[in-house]
Amino acid sequence: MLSLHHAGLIDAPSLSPLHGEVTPGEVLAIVGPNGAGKTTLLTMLSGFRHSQLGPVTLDGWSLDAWTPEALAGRRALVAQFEPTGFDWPVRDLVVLSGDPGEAAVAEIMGQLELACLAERGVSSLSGGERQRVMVARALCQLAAARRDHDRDGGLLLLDEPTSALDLGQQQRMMRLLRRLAVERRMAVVCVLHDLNLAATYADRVWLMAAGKRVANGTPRQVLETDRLALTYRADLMALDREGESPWLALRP
Ligand SMILES: Nc1ncnc2c1ncn2[C@@H]1O[C@H](COP(=O)(O)OP(=O)(O)OP(=O)(O)O)[C@@H](O)[C@H]1O
Repeated sequence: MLSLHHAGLIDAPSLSPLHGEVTPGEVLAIVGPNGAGKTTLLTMLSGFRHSQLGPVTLDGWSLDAWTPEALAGRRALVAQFEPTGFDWPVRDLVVLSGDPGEAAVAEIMGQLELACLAERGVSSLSGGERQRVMVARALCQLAAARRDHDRDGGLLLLDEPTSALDLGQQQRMMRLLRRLAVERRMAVVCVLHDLNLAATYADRVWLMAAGKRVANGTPRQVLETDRLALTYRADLMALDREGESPWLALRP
């Protein structure tokens, strides 16, 4: 379990204190306008940036108390822009942060439809293919630790993992993340710009604006059309769905 105890940042970029939890088995979507602080928050949740206010704890321990090796076995981050540094073959890059063994690597590459790209240099890939490689790498990192310690769970943090994906790939990616949350008891935290994806696949949503969390709840509670129109300064049309948050579209 990931817990925030009035965690936040006072330096630029600042983040107002946040309190809350992300539990194993759930998908949390972080949404909000450009510059709202979503990436900054995700970086703090990953431990790459230290909270300057209260602690962020993972499995009861402050992130600052984890060794880098232990933390790498328990949480993985897929950043928005991941420089690869070198033109790695896809198969080599996905096991760079942890190798869970041939069968598990094949399963993960299959889930992300990368098997036929295994020998290709990563610089030759399309944007969407590269994005799937980076998710595969994070999954291999967690799967390697799972194999070594024989336990499920873990924290998977993803910054806009569908931004370069076509419609079908977006659906398969979000379904995979949901399945990992439920079947592997992972806590999945996902920054998303597509509010309809958040409405469809997230259990809970945090809406960020100007470094503050301005709403926290189920998609239906948070993704209210008027609130979103105001927060995003967007002219929105909503298609109501019984018992669900509405589908959103931009007015021409
Ligand atoms: N090192 C820094 N120094 C000062 N300001 C920063 C720094 N890094 C980020 N910021 C600012 O902090 C704010 C939050 O940035 P962040 O990347 O978290 O936003 P975001 O919600 O992820 O935005 P986007 O949707 O555009 O990716 C932005 O206004 C950004 O310009």
